[in-house]
Amino acid sequence: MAKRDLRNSLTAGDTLEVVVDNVAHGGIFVARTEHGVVFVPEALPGERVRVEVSRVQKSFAHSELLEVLEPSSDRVEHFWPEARLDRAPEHRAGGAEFGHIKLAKQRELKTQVLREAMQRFGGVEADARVVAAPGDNDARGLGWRTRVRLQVSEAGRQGPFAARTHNVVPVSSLPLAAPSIQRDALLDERLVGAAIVDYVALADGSTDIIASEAGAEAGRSDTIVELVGDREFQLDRAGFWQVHREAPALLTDAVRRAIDVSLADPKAANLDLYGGVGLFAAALGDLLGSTTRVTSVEGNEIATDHAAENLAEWVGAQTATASVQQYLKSTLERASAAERDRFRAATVVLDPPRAGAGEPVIDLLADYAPAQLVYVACDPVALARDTGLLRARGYELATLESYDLFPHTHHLESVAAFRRA
Ligand SMILES: C[S@@+](CC[C@H](N)C(=O)[O-])C[C@H]1O[C@@H](n2cnc3c(N)ncnc32)[C@H](O)[C@@H]1O
Repeated sequence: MAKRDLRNSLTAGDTLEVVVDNVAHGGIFVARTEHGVVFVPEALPGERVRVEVSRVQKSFAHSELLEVLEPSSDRVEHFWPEARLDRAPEHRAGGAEFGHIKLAKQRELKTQVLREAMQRFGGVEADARVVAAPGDNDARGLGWRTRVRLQVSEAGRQGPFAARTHNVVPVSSLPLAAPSIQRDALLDERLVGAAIVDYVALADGSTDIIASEAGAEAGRSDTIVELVGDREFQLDRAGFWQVHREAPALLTDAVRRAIDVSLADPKAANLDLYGGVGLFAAALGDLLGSTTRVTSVEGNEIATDHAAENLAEWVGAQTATASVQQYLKSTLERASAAERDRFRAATVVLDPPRAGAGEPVIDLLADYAPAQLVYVACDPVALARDTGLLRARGYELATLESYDLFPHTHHLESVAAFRRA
């Protein structure tokens, strides 16, 4: 039977009463209606809600939530007053799209999204469960963000965008932010002329405040130091660092656990891809000893400069400023037979951005043919797609752990281990 075209029966601006069926990837929910699939934000499965259609395409429509008519027992009042439903959708603060859901239910929904993605795109039945980071349950999922980026309105007021808009919503509190940011943020000040302001919770308990104009290039700036256990990592104050206060230590442990030490060889051509300032190269080095050979590959030159310092204690550690794809391609092209043996014995950690590694990089990795890969992923669908590609190239998923490192949002972080089948 031909599928119905939603454009024949729905128009932007229509209001509908719908029953929400399920969660989808991206922090949105699905209602199957007489017209077809309607995506609904800020809802929960089982709820009857009133929505306004915002965009109609052939096979689905998007909507904004106006009113909850029959709430789920997992619904709570949003912890952030500026994100509550008593405001019009375009004036609700974005960035905490699961804040209306009990914390335990948020993790259940994330687990479901992860498992469904792994089954659909990765072809594997994963039994991983998204678990809380230490301290988050006691803190009700608040106070974890060590980095907060706010937009600045023309009038100089600060806040996040409302979801799906470029409308700045001024806020009077930042409940997800680390306590030092909550204490130091200049939310009452007018920052006229700035386009964004970044708040960074520093390890010494102070807050770095970086206001930038529109289109400003993030050049080299001051160096800051982060601590993971008693190890120091230096980085640029505006550079990438894992956002949840527990994430660097938790992911370091998870990466170490994911590595099968019986397959790891300190003398192999080990890699830390998308390496940032060398967090996971250090995890590998800690596990395999002071002579570990590992190359941290990162596209940002400022980060690789810091990585070189951070990895100085390992005589076999190197850094390369390059795109991962380019690095793998050129390394494979000029490899001798002996080097190819060191590739095959390697342990490769990769931590790509949200879009995942993607087919060209997975193909090159399969040619590199390391003994094992540890994939740190912030997007379950990208991980699942790359899982499918790796399985097609002879790797099997050995372990999968998943963490709720972004409470009150739909995001989650996973650490997957793949071994050559
Ligand atoms: C999710 S971060 C991980 C950084 C590091 N592993 C950590 O945990 O601190 C991804 C990193 O990949 C870098 N990156 C993004 N695309 C890249 C590419 N195509 N080639 C090399 N590096 C890339 C970014 O600059 C960023 O530092």
